[in-house]
Amino acid sequence: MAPAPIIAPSILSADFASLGKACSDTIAQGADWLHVDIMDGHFVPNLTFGPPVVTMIRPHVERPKEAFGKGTFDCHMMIAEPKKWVKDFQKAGCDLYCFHYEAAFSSNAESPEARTEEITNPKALIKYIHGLGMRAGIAIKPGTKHDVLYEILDSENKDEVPDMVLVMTVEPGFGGQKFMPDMMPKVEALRKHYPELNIEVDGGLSEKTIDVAADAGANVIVAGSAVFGAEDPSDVIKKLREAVESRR
Ligand SMILES: O=C(CO)[C@@H](O)[C@H](O)COP(=O)(O)O
Repeated sequence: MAPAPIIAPSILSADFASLGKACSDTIAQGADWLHVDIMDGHFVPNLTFGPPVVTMIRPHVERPKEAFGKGTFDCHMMIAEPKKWVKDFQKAGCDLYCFHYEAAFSSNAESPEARTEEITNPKALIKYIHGLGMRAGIAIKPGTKHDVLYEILDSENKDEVPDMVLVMTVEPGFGGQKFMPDMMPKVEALRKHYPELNIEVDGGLSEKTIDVAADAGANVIVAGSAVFGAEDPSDVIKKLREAVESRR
């Protein structure tokens, strides 16, 4: 059986002037996780926030009682140096550190930590994240093929295997963009190979696009503007969940 639906509103579309309350309200409205968009102005052409803000919002949402449980902070690291920030986000209250495949190789600027830990590729980074007690996710941009992930997902060392794959359904950087249905073959192929894998989709998800994503096999649904812009966010969250549940 495919994994359970997980609805993760993207706080990029929340009211930043009262972010803590927006986070707790969304969880009370039925969200499972919060999708926390971290952007550095380099990997993507936009800036959001860093560990201090995550530290400030963490007390507004109870920590999950089990892995992937309600209240998980799913930090989507749209940053050029993901290995540099793992410890800071762990201290700030991140539960799931999801970095981009495209940013995880040693050609990126090195941090002193990366040199000592020899974090020069995605598998080493996953192992490092797991070693700090977090779950690890790996994201791919629309231009990256899904099959680059097979070698990582098939690793014999369980410490090097990601707990989630994120297939971007827009170019990362901004909320409110149009869903890219041509990303669905990636989701279908991953679901076929890995029936139990958490597969997240992010960008342009709403009541209008969820059926296509759920049919393809996505179970972790990020939705920003569709949830935070809704008159009744709990109804949207419910409908997104039902769409995924009905395909299990
Ligand atoms: O990572 C990103 C954008 O880069 C997303 O998480 C968006 O914030 C999703 O917003 P909507 O497309 O659902 O409005």
